[in-house]
Amino acid sequence: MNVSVLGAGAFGTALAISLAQKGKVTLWARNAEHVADMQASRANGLRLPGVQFPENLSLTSDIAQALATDVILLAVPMQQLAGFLADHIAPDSTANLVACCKGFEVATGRGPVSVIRDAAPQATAAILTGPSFAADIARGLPTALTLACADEDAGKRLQQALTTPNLRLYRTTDTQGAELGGALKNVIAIACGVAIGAGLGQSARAALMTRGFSEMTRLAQHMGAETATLAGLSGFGDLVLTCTSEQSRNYRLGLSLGAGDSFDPTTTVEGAATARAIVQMTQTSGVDMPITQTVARLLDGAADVPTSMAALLSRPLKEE
Ligand SMILES: NC(=O)C1=CN([C@@H]2O[C@H](COP(=O)(O)OP(=O)(O)OC[C@H]3O[C@@H](n4cnc5c(N)ncnc54)[C@H](OP(=O)(O)O)[C@@H]3O)[C@@H](O)[C@H]2O)C=CC1
Ligand SMILES: O=C(CO)COP(=O)(O)O
Repeated sequence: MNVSVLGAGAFGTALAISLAQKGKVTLWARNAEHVADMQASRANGLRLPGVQFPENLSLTSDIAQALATDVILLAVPMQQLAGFLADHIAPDSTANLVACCKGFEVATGRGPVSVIRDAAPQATAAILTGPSFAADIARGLPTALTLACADEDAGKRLQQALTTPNLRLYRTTDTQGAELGGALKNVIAIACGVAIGAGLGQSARAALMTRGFSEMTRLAQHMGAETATLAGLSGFGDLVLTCTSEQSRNYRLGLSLGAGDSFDPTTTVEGAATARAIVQMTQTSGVDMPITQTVARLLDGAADVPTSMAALLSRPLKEE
């Protein structure tokens, strides 16, 4: 199967580099000048500096060319996905569309697979998610990911097509669980960054990770996802990575919030919008999401760090 990657950000570029170990890959970017620069330098100096492109990787800003492949990876940020699909994917498309973004839409509360299904109901919709820093993948370092696709046979084909020498893919049909894990772990990572940035220590971070995982699982259960998916690479695996590494932009945003430092607002930080989306989604459901709510309030400037942490610690005592 030949593959294209739409979106030449850090992650799309890293995936294209990894996939090019197996065959020809097309990386599409919207900006023709960016494409020309990447063609000339054989690198993505803007989004993923320091990694040279392999021969099998070709670049284009021609969307028709990029869409003429067996598998299409969608590597644009979550809040841009619906607009991107409306602009470029025909509503009657039967393509294999694999979301590579993590989050929930603020406007609608939909995850990436739901957004794809709504935009192209006859397409095969899947999501690729799990612990994977773009810089690691691009350097050929190994990791394992979850490929979720409701159609089991299509999922098997995609698993084969997207497994590479450094990306080991596991498969599930639980797309909702995979969407939730990848989205929610970013919110918990912001909270963990806040704790470390504010000097609350590593014990506090471990407590937030654990109670955050409990929160993630609770929402997944409520929404009908499989809790086993949350315990896998797309949930627990990515939670561990993102909450413990300064490579994570979500964690770094939290560090800045906790320390009272500024943060570059142009950075892609999916957990910020997702925290707001989840707060809206759970407003009427009664699902208890105290860490997510705290993060949303902090981001909106509705509470400061000491008050937020004190509020979390003084909640009514309960069974674990
Ligand atoms: N970076 C990482 O380590 C990982 C990222 N992800 C996920 O991948 C997704 C993308 O993140 P990442 O690649 O890091 O983000 P970046 O900030 O590196 O890049 C975002 C890219 O999306 C492009 N883009 C934005 N809107 C549009 C649009 N409407 N049409 C076309 N292209 C668009 C931007 O294009 P332009 O350059 O022209 O602005 C840019 O190239 C996120 O959901 C993230 O959670 C998942 C795992 C790891
Ligand atoms: O999702 C990621 C790692 O799996 C990347 O995390 P950040 O978006 O926080 O950098």
